Amino acid sequence: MQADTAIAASAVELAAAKINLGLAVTGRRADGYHTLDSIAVFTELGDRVVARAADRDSLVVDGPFAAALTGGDAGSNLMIRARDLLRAHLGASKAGAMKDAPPVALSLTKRLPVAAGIGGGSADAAATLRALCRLWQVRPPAPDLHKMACALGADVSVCLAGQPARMSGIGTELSPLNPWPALPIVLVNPLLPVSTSSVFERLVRRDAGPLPPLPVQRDVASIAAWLNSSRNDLEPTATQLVPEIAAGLAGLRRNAALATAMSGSGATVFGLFADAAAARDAATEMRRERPDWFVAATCSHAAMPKLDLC
Ligand SMILES: C[C@@](CO)(OP(=O)(O)O)[C@H](O)COP(=O)(O)OP(=O)(O)OC[C@H]1O[C@@H](n2ccc(N)nc2=O)[C@H](O)[C@@H]1O
Ligand SMILES: Nc1ncnc2c1ncn2[C@@H]1O[C@H](COP(=O)(O)OP(=O)(O)O)[C@@H](O)[C@H]1O
Repeated sequence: MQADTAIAASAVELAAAKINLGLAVTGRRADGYHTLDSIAVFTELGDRVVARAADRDSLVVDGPFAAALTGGDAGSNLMIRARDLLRAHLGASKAGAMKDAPPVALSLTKRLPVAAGIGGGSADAAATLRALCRLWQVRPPAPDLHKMACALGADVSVCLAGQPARMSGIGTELSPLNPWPALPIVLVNPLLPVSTSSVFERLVRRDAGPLPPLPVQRDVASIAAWLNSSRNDLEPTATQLVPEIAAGLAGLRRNAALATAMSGSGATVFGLFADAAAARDAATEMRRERPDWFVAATCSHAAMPKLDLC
């Protein structure tokens, strides 16, 4: 680990929404966690996390979905757990330790619906780790960061990487997908929260095969064709809990999506579109059809030329 003496004044990070393009549940471990085969990408849309040097620790939450986080109460926020874990790690580490990581004012602009299958809390925790490493000017070794991410949740390590990746194990083993194109996407959520654990608990089949092989050629059309042959093994169970998931998928297909699927444990569904204009048009129409839903046209990130997943 390296720690500089200078402390930055603030650090801003995007906590990008995660989309599971496909998700296979391949088994269940003795501890109850499920093994997965999943393809994850990240969008330009996300929560905003800011870390500022301050006299005392704090967390302020604002934005359209702030109230969904236990009425805006910051106490149980995953960002606090991420801050405390990093601070404890810095205090305990031998080389170049930062014994007392300084107080920090964290702020979260919650733009993503909560308990929505797009990794909002995991993305916020990962963004907090990234922001605090910049604010405190420390660079924990990648394996240590990976361990901290895994301790925060199964999805936090892929959110920390923030790159198109294949997830295996319980979702914490990552292989970069490179090359991978940017994808025009519309996200739709009926604003009904879904608890991840309740979907996993209710699964009937826990030993499905892996996802179909990815196309060799990676463009929007071939990924759409792959999506149409792929699946999310959590979808049938999530749809029993929230039948609106089926209506969201049908609405996207009616509005010219090349392919549709549910992300994570739901209830967010997404459509893949031929281009950004088609995605914007579909979002406009779906907002008109369902003004009470969350509907967002966005784009997923292409793979970076040189990937560094921890
Ligand atoms: C389903 C996925 C797919 O990416 O996404 P979301 O729907 O949460 O976005 C993730 O595996 C969610 O990861 P995350 O939300 O971090 O899960 P955790 O907090 O670690 O676990 C929540 C609960 O989900 C169940 N769980 C989670 C991951 C996994 N591989 N197997 C499981 O059985 C466990 O019951 C656990 O108690
Ligand atoms: N910063 C956060 N954003 C969202 N949810 C959070 C956060 N911190 C803690 N949580 C808790 O995590 C749970 C899962 O939320 P979220 O991560 O948005 O959903 P999902 O796991 O389906 O992607 C919520 O019920 C919420 O109470």
